[in-house]
Amino acid sequence: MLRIAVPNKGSLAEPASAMLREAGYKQRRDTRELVLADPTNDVEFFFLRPRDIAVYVGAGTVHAGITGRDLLLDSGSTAVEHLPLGFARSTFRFAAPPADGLTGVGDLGGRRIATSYPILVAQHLADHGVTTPPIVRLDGAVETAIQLGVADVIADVVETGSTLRAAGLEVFGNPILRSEAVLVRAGDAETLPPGLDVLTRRLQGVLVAQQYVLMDYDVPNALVEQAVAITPGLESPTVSPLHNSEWSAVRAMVRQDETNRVMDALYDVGARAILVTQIHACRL
Ligand SMILES: Nc1ncnc2c1ncn2[C@@H]1O[C@H](COP(=O)(O)OP(=O)(O)OP(=O)(O)O)[C@@H](O)[C@H]1O
Ligand SMILES: O=P(O)(O)OC[C@H]1O[C@H](OP(=O)(O)OP(=O)(O)O)[C@H](O)[C@@H]1O
Ligand SMILES: [Mg+2]
Repeated sequence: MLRIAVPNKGSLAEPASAMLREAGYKQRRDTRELVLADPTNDVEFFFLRPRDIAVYVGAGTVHAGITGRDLLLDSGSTAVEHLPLGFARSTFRFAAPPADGLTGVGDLGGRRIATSYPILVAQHLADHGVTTPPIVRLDGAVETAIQLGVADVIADVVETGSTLRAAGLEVFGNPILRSEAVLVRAGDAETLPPGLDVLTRRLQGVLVAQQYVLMDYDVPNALVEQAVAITPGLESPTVSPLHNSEWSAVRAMVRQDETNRVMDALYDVGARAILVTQIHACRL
């Protein structure tokens, strides 16, 4: 039975469970449930703190888990990223009061840095050959550390930037990391755990269903090649004859965020009756 770790709290918990539910797995109804068996799918879910998930997976206690790329890298675990999941996207960045005029990691020598991700930050500083006083490890609300005098600089998760703005801080330098939720698995396993391939395909199916739409259109036979070049699909688009033998019907998957650009391009080429449908589920 495949053992899967799922975040029990924080910003990863709800979208991770929603994605697993979408992939056809049973998910808990009561947030106090810590273990949930799904015998139909031959899996067992363990609801754990997001920060601990890579530790359990690295130790081999559970076969796979959902966590943040930033948390994985900060865990020091040997677990590895198996599949990016496209939610909880954020950047991990340095920030300081704008008046300090800091421009990049090279300016950080000798400065006190506060963060909830000390391993990630220490690795980044080492990669750039920068030496600082010991990193100040905080649990959260890191943005306040400068005002309260325990640090000169912070390194933290930034999504919209509104928390930083409210604290009067500004990011500087390049992002340390671009993070998102990821499925992790043990890095040192000789063979992949049985059942991980099914979980992976199901999650990929959810991602594709979220990211793609189905596009149908009619096009004169003479223009099929031009139209198909605009909608190459994942493998190859379906082209079927229409009752009017001078026209064909085409069906292809198109990236959701390109829907309108593609419809405009198809119309310009001469396609008509262009229809877009949501995909509910998919197995590539
Ligand atoms: N505002 C945000 N936008 C996107 N991702 C975020 C945001 N805040 C945290 N994350 C991501 O969530 C993961 C951290 O989850 P964790 O549960 O430890 O903290 P949290 O979501 O901030 O919850 P809490 O602070 O309530 O404990 C990381 O992968 C981080 O990148
Ligand atoms: O760029 P933003 O959109 O403002 O989001 C980033 C903030 O969100 C998270 O904080 P959270 O609310 O989880 O509080 P925490 O610092 O206590 O973890 C993160 O730690 C940042 O502080
Ligand atoms: Mg937080």
